[in-house]
Amino acid sequence: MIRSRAQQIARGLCQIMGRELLKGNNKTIIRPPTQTRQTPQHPWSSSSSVRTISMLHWPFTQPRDFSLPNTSWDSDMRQLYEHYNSMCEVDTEDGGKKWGPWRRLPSYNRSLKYATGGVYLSKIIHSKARLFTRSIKEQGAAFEYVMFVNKEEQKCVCVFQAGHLLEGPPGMVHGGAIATMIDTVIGTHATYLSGPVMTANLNINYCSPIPLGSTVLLTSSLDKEEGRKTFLSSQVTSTDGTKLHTEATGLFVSVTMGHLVGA
Ligand SMILES: CCCCCCCCCC(=O)SCCNC(=O)CCNC(=O)[C@H](O)C(C)(C)COP(=O)(O)OP(=O)(O)OC[C@H]1O[C@@H](n2cnc3c(N)ncnc32)[C@H](O)[C@@H]1OP(=O)(O)O
Repeated sequence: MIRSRAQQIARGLCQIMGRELLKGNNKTIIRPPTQTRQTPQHPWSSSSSVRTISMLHWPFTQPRDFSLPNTSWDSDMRQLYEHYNSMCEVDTEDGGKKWGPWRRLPSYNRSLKYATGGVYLSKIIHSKARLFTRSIKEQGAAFEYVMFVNKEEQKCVCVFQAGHLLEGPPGMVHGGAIATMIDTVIGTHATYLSGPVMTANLNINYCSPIPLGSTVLLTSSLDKEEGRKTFLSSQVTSTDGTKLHTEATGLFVSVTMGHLVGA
């Protein structure tokens, strides 16, 4: 069967995300596969089959999961990571393990490159492209963050430590860097909820500056879904939740895979 480039790319992207492609009436819907394994698995978890399979195709490079702790993380960042990570897997009465309410989302500088079929796709779609927030190699210099989602509560949280390269006003985090993180968190959350989306609208109120080097908590909540539109809101607070730094709302519109990759 001969497939168009857009179809090839769409199919490859779906494999990469470990999801099956279902055709809706007028849009492409992506759903997570049914979980059949005994041990906890998730399409986006770092230990998922997606990564295991990808290693067979790409044996020479271990993709770095940027959402895992590193030595640059301060104690707040580590504590919050441990807090949410401990709710990803919980003990059962018979001494086993089962999924908890939260999932950690792994994060690569180019997921495309490491996934099944992704080596080819990553060459034909801007081979030098890297995810903006994961393009600086020095640990702790810019965007250090980890995201967790709670499917039942339709919530997402992100623990974010802003490095010295993100300066705006002296000693404070740049507003564009804050906007980037909000777009990333609610964009990822919207993708998790609705499949491929693009940001159509983002409104931000900057309430109090974020000190450079500090760790903050970003939250994302689903407000409503209307057809192709997913509305979310977000808050950036101190790690103890007492100080509001930023609040935002965003509209994400569902798009086809072809629209997403410009095919
Ligand atoms: C795992 C992945 C991790 C990703 C994390 C990073 C996330 C980063 C996300 C991004 O930054 S995406 C990049 C920035 N966004 C863009 O470049 C989007 C550019 N705009 C477009 O491509 C199109 O305008 C868009 C896809 C958003 C919509 O075009 P469409 O032709 O598909 O839809 P259409 O214009 O028919 O609008 C669909 C609905 O949305 C509404 N709409 C569209 N744009 C709007 C807008 N700006 N404000 C309010 N409503 C809007 C529109 O009125 C309509 O409402 P109704 O269905 O009720 O009629």
